[in-house]
Amino acid sequence: MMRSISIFGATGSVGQSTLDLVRRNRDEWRVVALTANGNVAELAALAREFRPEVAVVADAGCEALLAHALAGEGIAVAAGEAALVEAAKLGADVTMAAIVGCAGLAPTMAAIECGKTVALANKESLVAAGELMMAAARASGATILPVDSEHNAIFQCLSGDLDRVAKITLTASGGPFRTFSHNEMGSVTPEQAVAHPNWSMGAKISVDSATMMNKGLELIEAYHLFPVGLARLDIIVHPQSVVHSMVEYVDGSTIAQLGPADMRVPIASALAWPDRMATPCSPLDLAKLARLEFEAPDFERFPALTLARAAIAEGGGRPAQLNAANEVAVAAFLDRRIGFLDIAAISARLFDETAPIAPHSLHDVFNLDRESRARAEQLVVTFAKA
Ligand SMILES: NC(=O)C1=CN([C@@H]2O[C@H](COP(=O)(O)OP(=O)(O)OC[C@H]3O[C@@H](n4cnc5c(N)ncnc54)[C@H](OP(=O)(O)O)[C@@H]3O)[C@@H](O)[C@H]2O)C=CC1
Ligand SMILES: CC(=O)[C@@H](O)[C@H](O)COP(=O)(O)O
Ligand SMILES: [Mn+2]
Repeated sequence: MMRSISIFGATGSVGQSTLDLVRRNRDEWRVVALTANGNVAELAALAREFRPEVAVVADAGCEALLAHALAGEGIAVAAGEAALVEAAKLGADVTMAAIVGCAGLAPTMAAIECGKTVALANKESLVAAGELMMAAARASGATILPVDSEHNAIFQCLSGDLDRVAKITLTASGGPFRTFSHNEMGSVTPEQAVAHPNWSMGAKISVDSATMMNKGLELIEAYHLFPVGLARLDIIVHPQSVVHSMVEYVDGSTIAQLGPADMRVPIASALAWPDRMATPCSPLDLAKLARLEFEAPDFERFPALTLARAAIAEGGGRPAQLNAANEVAVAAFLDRRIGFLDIAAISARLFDETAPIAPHSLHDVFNLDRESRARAEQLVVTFAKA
Protein backbone atom coordinates (compact mmCIF):
# COMPACT_ATOMS: atom_id res chain seq x y z
CA MET A 1 0.00 0.00 0.00
CA MET A 2 1.35 3.43 -0.92
CA ARG A 3 1.97 5.81 1.99
CA SER A 4 2.79 9.50 2.03
CA ILE A 5 5.89 11.01 3.62
CA SER A 6 7.21 14.49 4.38
CA ILE A 7 10.87 15.04 5.14
CA PHE A 8 11.85 18.06 7.20
CA GLY A 9 15.58 18.59 6.85
CA ALA A 10 15.65 16.71 3.54
CA THR A 11 19.07 18.08 2.55
CA GLY A 12 20.79 16.93 5.75
CA SER A 13 22.45 13.68 6.72
CA VAL A 14 19.30 12.01 8.11
CA GLY A 15 17.16 13.54 5.37
CA GLN A 16 19.41 12.13 2.65
CA SER A 17 19.53 8.69 4.28
CA THR A 18 15.72 8.71 4.45
CA LEU A 19 15.45 9.68 0.80
CA ASP A 20 17.89 6.95 -0.14
CA LEU A 21 15.43 4.42 1.31
CA VAL A 22 12.48 6.13 -0.38
CA ARG A 23 14.42 6.07 -3.67
CA ARG A 24 14.89 2.30 -3.34
CA ASN A 25 11.16 1.83 -2.72
CA ARG A 26 9.82 4.51 -5.01
CA ASP A 27 6.49 2.81 -5.73
CA GLU A 28 5.65 2.66 -2.00
CA TRP A 29 5.95 6.35 -1.15
CA ARG A 30 4.27 9.56 -2.26
CA VAL A 31 6.30 12.58 -1.13
CA VAL A 32 4.25 15.46 0.29
CA ALA A 33 6.83 17.99 1.50
CA LEU A 34 10.60 18.38 1.37
CA THR A 35 12.29 21.13 3.35
CA ALA A 36 15.71 22.71 3.84
CA ASN A 37 17.10 25.82 5.46
CA GLY A 38 18.97 27.53 2.65
CA ASN A 39 20.51 24.83 0.48
CA VAL A 40 18.39 25.69 -2.54
CA ALA A 41 20.40 23.78 -5.13
CA GLU A 42 20.16 20.49 -3.24
CA LEU A 43 16.50 20.96 -2.29
CA ALA A 44 15.57 21.77 -5.89
CA ALA A 45 17.42 18.68 -7.13
CA LEU A 46 15.61 16.49 -4.59
CA ALA A 47 12.28 18.08 -5.48
CA ARG A 48 12.83 17.38 -9.19
CA GLU A 49 13.60 13.76 -8.34
CA PHE A 50 10.92 13.07 -5.71
CA ARG A 51 8.13 15.37 -6.99
CA PRO A 52 6.75 16.59 -3.61
CA GLU A 53 3.58 18.68 -3.44
CA VAL A 54 5.63 21.45 -1.86
CA ALA A 55 9.29 22.38 -1.35
CA VAL A 56 9.99 24.72 1.54
CA VAL A 57 13.05 26.73 2.53
CA ALA A 58 13.12 28.03 6.10
CA ASP A 59 15.27 30.99 5.09
CA ALA A 60 12.72 33.39 3.59
CA GLY A 61 15.50 35.13 1.66
CA CYS A 62 15.89 31.98 -0.48
CA GLU A 63 12.30 31.84 -1.76
CA ALA A 64 12.92 33.58 -5.09
CA LEU A 65 15.94 31.37 -5.81
CA LEU A 66 13.93 28.21 -5.08
CA ALA A 67 10.97 29.43 -7.15
CA HIS A 68 13.35 30.10 -10.04
CA ALA A 69 15.00 26.68 -9.67
CA LEU A 70 11.63 24.89 -9.71
CA ALA A 71 9.86 27.09 -12.28
CA GLY A 72 7.58 25.06 -14.53
CA GLU A 73 7.95 21.87 -12.46
CA GLY A 74 4.43 21.97 -10.98
CA ILE A 75 5.82 21.89 -7.44
CA ALA A 76 4.58 24.52 -4.98
CA VAL A 77 7.31 26.59 -3.36
CA ALA A 78 7.14 28.26 0.04
CA ALA A 79 9.52 29.90 2.48
CA GLY A 80 9.85 30.94 6.10
CA GLU A 81 9.17 29.37 9.47
CA ALA A 82 5.38 29.66 9.12
CA ALA A 83 5.56 27.85 5.79
CA LEU A 84 7.39 24.96 7.48
CA VAL A 85 4.51 24.66 9.94
CA GLU A 86 1.94 24.81 7.14
CA ALA A 87 3.80 22.03 5.33
CA ALA A 88 3.77 19.93 8.52
CA LYS A 89 0.01 20.46 8.79
CA LEU A 90 -0.45 18.76 5.41
CA GLY A 91 -0.37 15.63 7.58
CA ALA A 92 1.61 13.05 5.64
CA ASP A 93 1.20 9.48 6.91
CA VAL A 94 4.83 9.69 8.08
CA THR A 95 6.72 12.86 8.87
CA MET A 96 10.48 12.54 9.19
CA ALA A 97 11.57 15.24 11.66
CA ALA A 98 15.21 15.70 10.67
CA ILE A 99 15.83 19.43 11.03
CA VAL A 100 18.81 20.11 13.28
CA GLY A 101 18.24 22.07 16.47
CA CYS A 102 15.31 23.74 18.15
CA ALA A 103 14.44 25.21 14.72
CA GLY A 104 12.64 21.90 14.19
CA LEU A 105 10.32 22.32 17.16
CA ALA A 106 7.42 24.20 15.53
CA PRO A 107 7.02 21.93 12.48
CA THR A 108 7.54 18.80 14.57
CA MET A 109 4.81 19.88 16.98
CA ALA A 110 2.53 20.71 14.05
CA ALA A 111 3.10 17.24 12.60
CA ILE A 112 2.40 15.64 15.99
CA GLU A 113 -0.83 17.59 16.27
CA CYS A 114 -1.99 15.97 13.00
CA GLY A 115 -2.19 12.68 14.92
CA LYS A 116 -0.23 10.58 12.44
CA THR A 117 3.27 9.08 12.61
CA VAL A 118 6.30 11.21 13.36
CA ALA A 119 9.71 9.61 12.89
CA LEU A 120 11.77 11.70 15.27
CA ALA A 121 15.44 12.38 14.63
CA ASN A 122 15.33 16.02 15.76
CA LYS A 123 16.26 15.33 19.39
CA GLU A 124 16.70 19.02 20.30
CA SER A 125 12.97 19.69 19.91
CA LEU A 126 12.10 16.88 22.32
CA VAL A 127 14.79 18.04 24.73
CA ALA A 128 13.44 21.61 24.69
CA ALA A 129 9.75 20.75 24.92
CA GLY A 130 9.61 17.16 26.17
CA GLU A 131 6.54 17.30 28.39
CA LEU A 132 4.56 19.42 25.91
CA MET A 133 5.51 17.22 22.97
CA MET A 134 4.61 13.96 24.67
CA ALA A 135 1.33 15.49 25.89
CA ALA A 136 0.55 16.67 22.35
CA ALA A 137 1.15 13.15 21.05
CA ARG A 138 -1.17 11.69 23.69
CA ALA A 139 -3.84 14.25 22.84
CA SER A 140 -3.70 13.80 19.06
CA GLY A 141 -3.03 10.06 19.07
CA ALA A 142 0.18 10.58 17.09
CA THR A 143 2.78 7.82 17.10
CA ILE A 144 6.31 9.04 17.76
CA LEU A 145 8.84 6.57 16.39
CA PRO A 146 12.40 7.23 17.59
CA VAL A 147 14.97 7.47 14.81
CA ASP A 148 17.99 8.37 16.93
CA SER A 149 19.93 5.10 16.79
CA GLU A 150 19.99 4.52 20.56
CA HIS A 151 16.30 5.27 21.06
CA ASN A 152 15.33 3.25 18.05
CA ALA A 153 17.36 0.39 19.56
CA ILE A 154 15.59 0.76 22.91
CA PHE A 155 12.22 0.92 21.15
CA GLN A 156 13.06 -2.35 19.43
CA CYS A 157 14.19 -3.96 22.71
CA LEU A 158 11.20 -2.90 24.82
CA SER A 159 8.28 -5.21 25.37
CA GLY A 160 5.68 -5.46 28.09
CA ASP A 161 5.18 -3.21 31.06
CA LEU A 162 7.79 -0.54 31.87
CA ASP A 163 7.52 -1.73 35.51
CA ARG A 164 9.45 -4.82 34.46
CA VAL A 165 12.35 -2.75 33.15
CA ALA A 166 15.26 -2.68 35.60
CA LYS A 167 17.44 -0.34 33.54
CA ILE A 168 17.76 1.23 30.12
CA THR A 169 21.38 1.72 29.04
CA LEU A 170 22.32 4.09 26.25
CA THR A 171 25.58 3.28 24.54
CA ALA A 172 28.00 6.10 23.71
CA SER A 173 30.95 5.84 21.37
CA GLY A 174 32.89 8.36 23.47
CA GLY A 175 33.50 10.39 20.31
CA PRO A 176 36.83 11.35 18.74
CA PHE A 177 38.29 12.53 22.09
CA ARG A 178 37.37 9.50 24.18
CA THR A 179 40.98 8.96 25.24
CA PHE A 180 42.08 12.63 25.28
CA SER A 181 43.10 14.32 28.52
CA HIS A 182 41.37 17.54 29.60
CA ASN A 183 44.44 19.50 28.46
CA GLU A 184 44.52 17.84 25.08
CA MET A 185 40.84 18.67 24.55
CA GLY A 186 41.67 22.32 25.20
CA SER A 187 43.33 22.71 21.81
CA VAL A 188 41.29 20.50 19.48
CA THR A 189 40.01 21.98 16.22
CA PRO A 190 36.53 21.87 14.65
CA GLU A 191 37.96 19.54 11.98
CA GLN A 192 39.02 17.05 14.66
CA ALA A 193 35.73 17.40 16.50
CA VAL A 194 33.52 16.64 13.50
CA ALA A 195 35.53 13.53 12.60
CA HIS A 196 33.36 10.98 14.40
CA PRO A 197 35.09 7.59 14.72
CA ASN A 198 32.06 5.56 13.54
CA TRP A 199 29.21 7.65 12.14
CA SER A 200 28.93 10.08 9.24
CA MET A 201 26.65 12.89 10.49
CA GLY A 202 26.00 16.63 10.32
CA ALA A 203 28.46 19.02 11.97
CA LYS A 204 26.36 19.95 15.00
CA ILE A 205 25.62 16.43 16.21
CA SER A 206 29.22 15.44 15.49
CA VAL A 207 30.50 18.15 17.86
CA ASP A 208 27.86 17.03 20.38
CA SER A 209 29.26 13.51 20.18
CA ALA A 210 32.75 14.90 20.79
CA THR A 211 31.69 16.76 23.97
CA MET A 212 29.34 13.88 24.81
CA MET A 213 26.55 16.45 25.03
CA ASN A 214 24.94 14.23 22.41
CA LYS A 215 24.64 11.51 25.04
CA GLY A 216 23.37 14.09 27.52
CA LEU A 217 20.67 15.21 25.08
CA GLU A 218 19.90 11.56 24.39
CA LEU A 219 19.47 10.90 28.11
CA ILE A 220 16.84 13.67 28.20
CA GLU A 221 15.31 12.28 25.01
CA ALA A 222 15.08 8.81 26.59
CA TYR A 223 13.61 10.28 29.78
CA HIS A 224 10.62 11.50 27.74
CA LEU A 225 10.25 8.64 25.29
CA PHE A 226 10.60 5.83 27.83
CA PRO A 227 9.26 7.09 31.17
CA VAL A 228 11.08 4.80 33.60
CA GLY A 229 12.57 7.69 35.62
CA LEU A 230 16.10 9.05 35.75
CA ALA A 231 17.31 6.41 38.25
CA ARG A 232 16.72 3.65 35.68
CA LEU A 233 18.54 5.41 32.84
CA ASP A 234 22.22 4.76 32.38
CA ILE A 235 25.04 5.43 29.90
CA ILE A 236 27.92 3.16 29.00
CA VAL A 237 30.80 3.90 26.65
CA HIS A 238 31.08 1.39 23.82
CA PRO A 239 33.71 2.61 21.32
CA GLN A 240 32.66 0.35 18.43
CA SER A 241 29.03 1.62 18.09
CA VAL A 242 27.79 -1.88 17.31
CA VAL A 243 25.49 -2.30 20.31
CA HIS A 244 23.14 0.66 19.91
CA SER A 245 21.56 0.42 23.38
CA MET A 246 19.98 -2.13 25.69
CA VAL A 247 17.15 -2.84 28.08
CA GLU A 248 17.65 -4.87 31.23
CA TYR A 249 14.58 -6.55 32.72
CA VAL A 250 13.86 -7.45 36.36
CA ASP A 251 14.46 -11.15 35.64
CA GLY A 252 18.11 -10.48 34.73
CA SER A 253 17.64 -10.62 30.95
CA THR A 254 19.26 -7.86 28.92
CA ILE A 255 18.01 -7.32 25.37
CA ALA A 256 20.31 -5.30 23.12
CA GLN A 257 20.00 -4.17 19.51
CA LEU A 258 23.10 -4.48 17.31
CA GLY A 259 23.69 -3.28 13.80
CA PRO A 260 26.05 -1.46 11.47
CA ALA A 261 26.72 2.23 12.18
CA ASP A 262 24.48 3.37 9.35
CA MET A 263 21.42 5.53 10.04
CA ARG A 264 19.52 3.79 7.27
CA VAL A 265 19.01 0.90 9.72
CA PRO A 266 17.05 2.82 12.41
CA ILE A 267 15.37 4.94 9.72
CA ALA A 268 14.20 1.77 7.94
CA SER A 269 12.98 0.40 11.25
CA ALA A 270 10.85 3.52 11.74
CA LEU A 271 9.60 3.71 8.13
CA ALA A 272 8.53 0.07 8.05
CA TRP A 273 7.32 -0.28 11.66
CA PRO A 274 5.73 -2.58 12.76
CA ASP A 275 6.95 -4.45 9.68
CA ARG A 276 10.57 -4.64 8.41
CA MET A 277 12.08 -3.47 5.15
CA ALA A 278 15.35 -4.33 3.41
CA THR A 279 18.29 -1.90 3.44
CA PRO A 280 21.53 -1.99 1.44
CA CYS A 281 23.55 -1.88 4.69
CA SER A 282 26.21 -4.53 5.16
CA PRO A 283 25.27 -6.89 7.96
CA LEU A 284 27.55 -7.19 10.98
CA ASP A 285 30.50 -9.54 10.72
CA LEU A 286 30.99 -10.38 14.40
CA ALA A 287 33.92 -12.71 13.78
CA LYS A 288 35.73 -9.89 11.99
CA LEU A 289 34.82 -7.43 14.74
CA ALA A 290 36.08 -9.99 17.28
CA ARG A 291 35.75 -7.70 20.28
CA LEU A 292 33.08 -5.43 21.72
CA GLU A 293 34.37 -3.15 24.48
CA PHE A 294 32.58 -1.27 27.23
CA GLU A 295 33.77 1.25 29.81
CA ALA A 296 32.21 3.62 32.34
CA PRO A 297 31.75 7.22 31.16
CA ASP A 298 34.14 9.82 32.60
CA PHE A 299 32.00 12.60 34.06
CA GLU A 300 35.09 14.71 34.86
CA ARG A 301 36.41 14.94 31.32
CA PHE A 302 32.91 15.12 29.83
CA PRO A 303 30.98 17.56 32.07
CA ALA A 304 28.13 17.70 29.53
CA LEU A 305 26.94 14.39 30.99
CA THR A 306 26.60 15.89 34.46
CA LEU A 307 24.81 18.94 33.05
CA ALA A 308 22.24 16.78 31.29
CA ARG A 309 21.57 14.71 34.42
CA ALA A 310 21.18 17.95 36.39
CA ALA A 311 18.82 19.32 33.73
CA ILE A 312 16.53 16.31 34.15
CA ALA A 313 16.75 16.37 37.94
CA GLU A 314 16.04 20.11 38.19
CA GLY A 315 13.38 19.91 35.48
CA GLY A 316 11.29 22.87 34.39
CA GLY A 317 13.02 24.82 31.67
CA ARG A 318 16.48 23.42 32.37
CA PRO A 319 16.62 21.09 29.34
CA ALA A 320 15.47 23.92 27.03
CA GLN A 321 18.12 26.23 28.51
CA LEU A 322 20.81 23.58 28.18
CA ASN A 323 19.89 22.88 24.59
CA ALA A 324 19.84 26.56 23.62
CA ALA A 325 23.18 27.31 25.28
CA ASN A 326 24.72 24.25 23.66
CA GLU A 327 23.44 25.16 20.18
CA VAL A 328 24.94 28.63 20.48
CA ALA A 329 28.23 27.35 21.90
CA VAL A 330 28.62 24.63 19.27
CA ALA A 331 28.04 27.16 16.48
CA ALA A 332 30.63 29.48 18.07
CA PHE A 333 33.14 26.63 18.32
CA LEU A 334 32.58 25.69 14.68
CA ASP A 335 33.17 29.38 13.83
CA ARG A 336 36.42 29.23 15.83
CA ARG A 337 35.20 31.92 18.23
CA ILE A 338 35.61 29.75 21.35
CA GLY A 339 37.56 26.66 22.32
CA PHE A 340 36.20 23.13 22.64
CA LEU A 341 36.15 23.14 26.45
CA ASP A 342 34.17 26.40 26.44
CA ILE A 343 31.16 24.60 24.96
CA ALA A 344 30.15 22.81 28.15
CA ALA A 345 31.50 25.65 30.30
CA ILE A 346 29.04 28.09 28.70
CA SER A 347 26.08 25.82 29.47
CA ALA A 348 27.36 25.37 33.03
CA ARG A 349 27.66 29.14 33.49
CA LEU A 350 24.13 29.66 32.15
CA PHE A 351 22.87 27.11 34.71
CA ASP A 352 24.68 28.91 37.54
CA GLU A 353 23.16 32.23 36.57
CA THR A 354 19.56 31.25 35.92
CA ALA A 355 16.63 29.47 37.56
CA PRO A 356 14.78 26.55 35.95
CA ILE A 357 11.50 28.32 35.16
CA ALA A 358 8.99 25.77 33.84
CA PRO A 359 7.52 26.46 30.39
CA HIS A 360 3.74 25.87 30.30
CA SER A 361 3.22 26.38 26.59
CA LEU A 362 5.14 26.25 23.35
CA HIS A 363 5.21 30.04 23.49
CA ASP A 364 7.04 29.79 26.86
CA VAL A 365 9.55 27.34 25.36
CA PHE A 366 10.30 29.69 22.47
CA ASN A 367 10.77 32.59 24.89
CA LEU A 368 13.07 30.55 27.10
CA ASP A 369 15.00 29.36 24.06
CA ARG A 370 15.38 32.94 22.80
CA GLU A 371 16.46 34.32 26.20
CA SER A 372 18.93 31.47 26.77
CA ARG A 373 20.44 31.97 23.31
CA ALA A 374 20.86 35.69 23.94
CA ARG A 375 22.66 35.06 27.23
CA ALA A 376 24.76 32.29 25.71
CA GLU A 377 25.83 34.67 22.91
CA GLN A 378 27.03 37.12 25.58
CA LEU A 379 28.92 34.31 27.28
CA VAL A 380 30.53 33.38 23.97
CA VAL A 381 31.93 36.93 23.78
CA THR A 382 33.20 36.70 27.37
CA PHE A 383 34.81 33.29 26.81
CA ALA A 384 36.30 34.38 23.48
CA LYS A 385 38.14 37.24 25.23
CA ALA A 386 39.41 35.05 28.09
N1 LIG B 1 23.10 12.58 11.33
C1 LIG B 1 22.81 11.55 12.07
O1 LIG B 1 23.30 10.44 11.82
C2 LIG B 1 21.89 11.67 13.23
C3 LIG B 1 21.19 12.83 13.46
N2 LIG B 1 20.30 12.92 14.50
C4 LIG B 1 19.56 14.16 14.69
O2 LIG B 1 18.87 14.46 13.49
C5 LIG B 1 18.81 15.86 13.29
C6 LIG B 1 19.44 16.18 11.94
O3 LIG B 1 20.80 15.87 12.00
P1 LIG B 1 21.72 15.85 10.70
O4 LIG B 1 20.95 15.23 9.57
O5 LIG B 1 23.01 15.30 11.10
O6 LIG B 1 21.89 17.41 10.41
P2 LIG B 1 22.45 18.13 9.11
O7 LIG B 1 23.18 19.32 9.56
O8 LIG B 1 23.12 17.17 8.23
O9 LIG B 1 21.09 18.57 8.36
C7 LIG B 1 20.23 19.49 8.97
C8 LIG B 1 19.01 19.73 8.13
O10 LIG B 1 18.21 20.74 8.77
C9 LIG B 1 18.08 21.88 7.91
N3 LIG B 1 18.15 23.08 8.74
C10 LIG B 1 19.24 23.60 9.36
N4 LIG B 1 18.91 24.70 10.04
C11 LIG B 1 17.58 24.90 9.84
C12 LIG B 1 16.67 25.89 10.25
N5 LIG B 1 17.05 26.93 11.02
N6 LIG B 1 15.38 25.79 9.86
C13 LIG B 1 14.99 24.76 9.07
N7 LIG B 1 15.81 23.78 8.64
C14 LIG B 1 17.09 23.85 9.03
C15 LIG B 1 19.25 21.80 6.95
O11 LIG B 1 18.98 22.51 5.76
P3 LIG B 1 20.21 23.10 4.83
O12 LIG B 1 20.83 21.89 4.21
O13 LIG B 1 19.52 23.98 3.86
O14 LIG B 1 21.13 23.81 5.76
C16 LIG B 1 19.31 20.29 6.73
O15 LIG B 1 18.30 19.87 5.86
C17 LIG B 1 19.55 16.50 14.47
O16 LIG B 1 18.62 16.82 15.47
C18 LIG B 1 20.44 15.37 14.98
O17 LIG B 1 20.73 15.47 16.34
C19 LIG B 1 20.06 11.87 15.33
C20 LIG B 1 20.76 10.71 15.17
C21 LIG B 1 21.72 10.52 14.12
C1 LIG C 1 23.83 7.80 14.97
C2 LIG C 1 23.39 8.38 16.24
O1 LIG C 1 22.35 8.05 16.74
C3 LIG C 1 24.26 9.35 16.89
O2 LIG C 1 23.58 9.98 17.95
C4 LIG C 1 25.46 8.59 17.38
O3 LIG C 1 25.02 7.68 18.32
C5 LIG C 1 26.47 9.48 17.92
O4 LIG C 1 27.41 8.73 18.59
P1 LIG C 1 27.89 9.03 20.07
O5 LIG C 1 27.18 10.23 20.60
O6 LIG C 1 27.59 7.80 20.83
O7 LIG C 1 29.35 9.28 19.86
MN1 LIG D 1 22.18 8.84 18.73
